[in-house]
Amino acid sequence: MTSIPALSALYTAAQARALDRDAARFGVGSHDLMQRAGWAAFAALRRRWPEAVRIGVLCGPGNNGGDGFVLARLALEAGMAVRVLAPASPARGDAAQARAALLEAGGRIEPWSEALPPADVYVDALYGIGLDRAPEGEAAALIEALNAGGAPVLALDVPSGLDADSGHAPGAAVRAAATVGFVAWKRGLFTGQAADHCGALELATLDLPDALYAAHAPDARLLTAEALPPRARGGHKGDYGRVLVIGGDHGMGGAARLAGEAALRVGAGLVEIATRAEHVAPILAARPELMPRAVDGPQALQAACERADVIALGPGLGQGAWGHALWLTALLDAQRPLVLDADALNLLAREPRALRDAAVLTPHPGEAARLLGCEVAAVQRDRYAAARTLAQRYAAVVVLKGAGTLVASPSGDVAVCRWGNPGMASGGMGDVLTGVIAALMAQGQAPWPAACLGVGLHARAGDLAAAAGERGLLASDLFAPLRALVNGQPHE
Ligand SMILES: NC(=O)C1=CN([C@@H]2O[C@H](COP(=O)(O)OP(=O)(O)OC[C@H]3O[C@@H](n4cnc5c(N)ncnc54)[C@H](O)[C@@H]3O)[C@@H](O)[C@H]2O)[C@H](O)CC1
Ligand SMILES: [K+]
Repeated sequence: MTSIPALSALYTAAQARALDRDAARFGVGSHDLMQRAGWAAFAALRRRWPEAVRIGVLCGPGNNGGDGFVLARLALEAGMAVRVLAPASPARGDAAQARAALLEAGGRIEPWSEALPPADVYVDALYGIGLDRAPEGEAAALIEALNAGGAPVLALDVPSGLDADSGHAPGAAVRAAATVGFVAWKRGLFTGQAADHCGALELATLDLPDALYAAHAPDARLLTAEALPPRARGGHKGDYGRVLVIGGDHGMGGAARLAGEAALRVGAGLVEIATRAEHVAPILAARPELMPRAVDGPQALQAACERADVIALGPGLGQGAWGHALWLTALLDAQRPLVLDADALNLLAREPRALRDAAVLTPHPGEAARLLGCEVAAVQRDRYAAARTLAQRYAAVVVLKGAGTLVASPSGDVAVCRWGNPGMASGGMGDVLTGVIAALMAQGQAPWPAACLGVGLHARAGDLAAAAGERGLLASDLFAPLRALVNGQPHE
């Protein structure tokens, strides 16, 4: 049984190839790997669709196709009705051997040009980590037919058409019911468009030893579900830090309040909100445990900054004169650890400044694009690169939000969040995350662990809250599950 480290390690396609090659050092050559991959995929098919009798296997020109040939032969030998479509060009090496073995076992291979055969389950063995451009021609047509076909698709290693490194789909891409990864997780399976294409993910480590994984540092790691340790009995609110939220320009007091309440729900000792005078009464009425302060400019803000352990800068801040003045004060004079979100990031994009203090930036793809001076599409084409570039440029921890949120450190570490759902793409969710991360920093966590734990808590809370349906999920629905999760409690 492979240990947890291998199951949470994420590799690039190039690193996966190196793992593949290095398996030979442990007596497992590429031919064996392909046989084991085919076996594992066939076992997954039988487990997921025990009633299936007819399968349609779509093989590509490379080793992904080779895995498909092995699966097809095993299905044939198990008495299933098997149709195989493969390109006319003869496969090479291990895939050629797998193709020959299928034919020797009585299998038939039909050209891609054939219409999709009727099947209970399809197997996508067109492209894996070797995809280097958008599928075209007959391959693209087969992918579209699979997606329109109605029957479930089991994708081998990577849904064909999805880039294994970025999770971007440059063109047509299979929407699989399930994906069986081989040897190690490819990092593109957990971010970007991957969630629309992978279906249920499972990893087949092909009985490779931990020593092989230990010899290959991964590019990134999946976040694991964590909580804060129980509190010391003698603790008091001074031990749990003071968060100052700066934001809530005219009409945007709700954003500041959401960040503030999230900070309380995750355990900050005290939460002040520096905001416009008009928001003080409504915030107190809604959540009397918060301490809203009317702040009209830098002087009034100074005292609040000095009382704070951590500053959450940006929820509803706006980019007008008021917001800009407070933003400058927090950046230049406060000398406090910072969480920058929303308009604090937009102001930074407009007026780039070095961040002197420990900081966490929490951009969504649009804010990241403004900070990088590129198009949003460029950010989404390579989210790992975008997050790493921003973290290095600002010497800060960066949380690049969106499907498969990434946390990047200035030293290049990346943690990937596999929780969360489309219901969280609603107003205020980002404000809540800002408050969560600030509260964890106020309780003594450095930016990197605070951002990793905060992103995981926030996304898991979003999944628990979405149990009643993703539509209509409100940011404030996360407060109760957040409180349960940060304490390590189950949330019914
Ligand atoms: N350690 C592992 O991950 C294992 C990998 N195996 C399987 O091998 C594939 C990777 O095989 P490879 O031959 O390198 O590439 P693909 O089969 O993914 O692609 C084939 C070939 O297709 C060409 N190509 C790429 N994109 C396009 C395109 N859009 N249109 C046309 N042609 C394209 C390109 O030349 C590729 O080389 C891996 O995913 C696993 O399934 C082992 O069998 C098990 C261990
Ligand atoms: K595939």
